Amino acid sequence: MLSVDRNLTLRMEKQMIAINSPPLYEKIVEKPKLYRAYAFLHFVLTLSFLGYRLLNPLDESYRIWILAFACEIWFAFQWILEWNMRWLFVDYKTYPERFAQRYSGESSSKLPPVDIIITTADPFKEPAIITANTVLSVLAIDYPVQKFACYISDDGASTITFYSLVETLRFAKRWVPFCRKFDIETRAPFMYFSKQSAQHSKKSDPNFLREWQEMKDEYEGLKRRIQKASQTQDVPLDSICQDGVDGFAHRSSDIRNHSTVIKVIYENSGAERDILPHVVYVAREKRPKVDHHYKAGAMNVMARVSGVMTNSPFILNLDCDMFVNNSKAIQHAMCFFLDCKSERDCGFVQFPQLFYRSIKDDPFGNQMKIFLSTLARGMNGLQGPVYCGTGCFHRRKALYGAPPAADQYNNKDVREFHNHAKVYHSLKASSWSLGALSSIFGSSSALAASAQTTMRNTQFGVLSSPSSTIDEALNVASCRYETNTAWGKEVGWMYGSTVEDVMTGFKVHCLGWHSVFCVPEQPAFMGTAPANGPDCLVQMKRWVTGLLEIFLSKLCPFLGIHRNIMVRQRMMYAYFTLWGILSVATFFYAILPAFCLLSGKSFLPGISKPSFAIAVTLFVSIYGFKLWEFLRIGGSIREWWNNQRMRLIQCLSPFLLATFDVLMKLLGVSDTVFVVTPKGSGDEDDCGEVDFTFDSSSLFIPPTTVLFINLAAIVSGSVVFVAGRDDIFRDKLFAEYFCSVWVVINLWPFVKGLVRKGKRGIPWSVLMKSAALALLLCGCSWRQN
Ligand SMILES: O=c1ccn([C@@H]2O[C@H](COP(=O)(O)OP(=O)(O)O[C@H]3O[C@H](CO)[C@@H](O)[C@H](O)[C@H]3O)[C@@H](O)[C@H]2O)c(=O)[nH]1
Ligand SMILES: [Mn+2]
Repeated sequence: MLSVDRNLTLRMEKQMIAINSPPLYEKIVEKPKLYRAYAFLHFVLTLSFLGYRLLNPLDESYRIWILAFACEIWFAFQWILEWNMRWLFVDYKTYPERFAQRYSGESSSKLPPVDIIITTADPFKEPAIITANTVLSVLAIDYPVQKFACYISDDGASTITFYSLVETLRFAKRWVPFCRKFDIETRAPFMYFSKQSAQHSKKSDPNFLREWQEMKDEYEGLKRRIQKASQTQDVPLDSICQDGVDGFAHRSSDIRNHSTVIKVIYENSGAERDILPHVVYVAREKRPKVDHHYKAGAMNVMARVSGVMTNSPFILNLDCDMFVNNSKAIQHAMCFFLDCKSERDCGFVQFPQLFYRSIKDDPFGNQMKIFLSTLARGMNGLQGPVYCGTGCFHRRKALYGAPPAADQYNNKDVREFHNHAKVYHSLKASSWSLGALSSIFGSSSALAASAQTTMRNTQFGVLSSPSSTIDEALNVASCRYETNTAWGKEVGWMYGSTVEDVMTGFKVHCLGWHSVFCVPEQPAFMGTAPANGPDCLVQMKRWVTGLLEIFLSKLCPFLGIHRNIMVRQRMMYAYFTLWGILSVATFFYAILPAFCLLSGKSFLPGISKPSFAIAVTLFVSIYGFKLWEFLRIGGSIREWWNNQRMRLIQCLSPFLLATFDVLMKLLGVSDTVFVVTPKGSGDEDDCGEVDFTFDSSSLFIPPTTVLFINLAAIVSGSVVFVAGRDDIFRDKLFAEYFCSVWVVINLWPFVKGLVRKGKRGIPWSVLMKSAALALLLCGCSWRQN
C-alpha cells in the first residue's frame, strides 16, 4: 500500500513539474517519400523478375533453376525485412539544458542514481591505458558525484588492470577538477591531448595554459607507469593492496581458475566537496568446470554486485574502449527516463556506437553508417532500436524481467506470455514478495530486498556505501551463485548467444518495453573499430554466429505468440538474426553464373529477351539506390563502393563460417566462443592498417574459392567469345559473364592478395585449400550434369 501511495505521489509530482516547464525531449516523425517510391519500384521489379523465373523453367538443368529461384526468393524476403526499417523515420531531440534548469538547486536531490559498468577482459588485447581513459571520462562526467557509481568488471582478473586503476584514481583527483573548472568537453585525456583537439591549448588564459601543461605532464607520467607495468608485468602490489592479493590471476593458467576479487578503489564520502564517485573493481570468480558465459556472465555478476552495493534504478554499460565524449551524456538519457509519458516508452536508451580514428572511406565497411543514420531511425519508428552492447542506459527493472507498469497490462496476450515466466508468477501471486524474488534472483536476501525496491519503483536518494556490503557482493559474485536461479534465462543479460546484447534487448522488447535511439549533436560515446582485415572478419563472425544462435533459440523472433511485441519489431529482429542464411544464398548466387559459364548453360535472360531489361533495371536500381543512400548521408562514392564490396566479402567469409559454426554447435561437435576484439595500442596517433591484410585463417578460404571459380569461368567465357561464337555468348552467356566479372571486381582485395607478398598476400595454405575446394565444387557440378 505504502509503495502504491509513493508511486502516486511521484507521478503527481512529475505531472506538476511537466506542466511548469517545457518538455525534455521532442519526437520528430518523417515519412520518407523517396524511400517509399523506390520501395514500390523495387517491389514491382522483383515481382516481375520472380514471374520471369517461374514462367521460364530451365529445361537444361532443373537443379540450377531451383537453386536460383530459392536464392532469389530469399533475397526478396530479406529485402522486405530490411525495408521494414526504412518505412518511417523517427528522431528524438533532447534538451539537456532544460534538464539542468529543471533539476538545478534543491530538486537535484530528485535526480535518479546511475550505476555505470565498464567491462574489460584482457589487458593486452585491451590495453590498460584504454580502460583507464574510459574510467577517467566516466569519473569526470557532468552529474552529481553522489548520484553515480563506477564499476569495473575485469574478466582477466589482472593485477595490471587493477594497478592501473589505482594509479588512474590518483590522477583523477587532479583531472576531474581540471575538467570541471575549464568546462572541458572531451574528458578522456588521451583524446583531449591528441593532435586533433590540440586547439584547447591555445586558450589565452595563462592560468589555463599552466594547468594544461601540468595535466599533460601528469597524464604522460600515468601512461608511462601503466605501460611499464604492462611490459614488465611487474606491479608494486604491496603498496596498493594492503589487504592481500588473493584471487588475481598471477599466472595465465589462473585466468579460468581463481576466486572473486572485489576492491573498493574509492568511496565517496557523501560530503559536498568530495569530487569523485564510488569506484569499485570486480573480478568475478571463475572455475574450470563452470560455464562463464563471457560478457553476459560478467554483466550479470555486475548487475548483482551493483544491486547489493548501490542499486541504482538505471545502469549504463560501456565496453572498456567506449569513452564518454559528451559530458552531459547522462542528462541526455535522463531526458527520456524522467519525461516519458509512461515508463513503458523507455526501457532502455541506446546511443550510437561511433568510432574515433575511423579510417577514411571506411575500407573495411565496419563503421555502420547506414545502420546508424537510417536503420536505427527506422527502428525508432517501431518499438525501438536493438541494444548494441555498449553506450546504453538500462532501466534496471526492465533488465530484471519485469513488465512495464502493471496498469498497462490488462491485455490477455500479455498475461498469457507472462504466465509462462517465473517472474510473472511471482508478480501475480505476491507482488514481488521477498520469498518469490529469492527463487528468481538467488539466495542472497540483500539482493532480493534490493530487487524488491527495483520492481516496486520505490527507491531513490543518495547511494549507500559499497565497502559496507563487500561480503554480500562477494557472495553474489561467486560462480555458482546462479545455479537454480533465473539469471541468464529470465533476468539480466541472456545466455546462449555470443551477441548477448541483441538477445537481451529482444527479451526486454518481448516484455512490452520500448527503447529509444538517442543521437546528441556532440557524440555521447566513442570507441574503437577493428583496424585491419582479419580482425574485422573475426568480429563479424562472432556477431553473425550469435545472431543465428538467437534465431535458433527459444527466443526466435518468429516463435512465441504471446509476446507483447509488435509484428514489425519481430521482422526487424528476423532481419538481423537471419544474416547467416543470407550468406548461404549469396554464396550460391556468387558461383551460379560461373557454373553456368563453365558448363555452357544459362540461368539469366539473354540480351535479346525482354526479361533482360527487367534484370538490368533491377541490378541498376539495387546498386543505384545504395549509392544514393550513401551520398544522402554525406558519404562518398568510394565509401559506398567499399561498403558494398565488403558486404559481399562478409557474406562469403565470416557470415558463412559463422553459419557453419552454428551448425557444428547444433550437431554437438563444438561450442561457439567469444573472441575479444583487439583495441589498438591506446596511442592517439596510431592509425591502423588501411590495406586489406590476410593470415592463414579459414575465414579467407571461401572468398578465395569463389574467386578461383569465377576467374576460371571468365576464362572459359572469353574462349567462347574469342572462338567466334558471339551469338551463343550474346544470347546465352552475356549476363552470366557480366555477373562473374562483377563478383571478381567485388573481390578485388583478394585479387590483389593473389599477387602480393607478405601479410598483404593470401598465404599459400589458403590458396591451396581454396584451389582444392574450387576443383571439388566444379567437379561436383560437372558430375551433376
Ligand atoms: O569474456 C568476456 C569477453 C568480453 N568481455 C567484454 O565485452 C566487451 C565487448 O567485447 P569486444 O571484443 O570489444 O567486442 P566487440 O565486437 O567490439 O563488441 C560488440 O559486440 C559485442 C557482442 O558480440 C557486444 O557485447 C559489445 O558491446 C559490442 O560493442 C569488452 O569490453 C570486453 O572486455 C568480457 O567482459 N568478458
Ligand atoms: Mn569493442
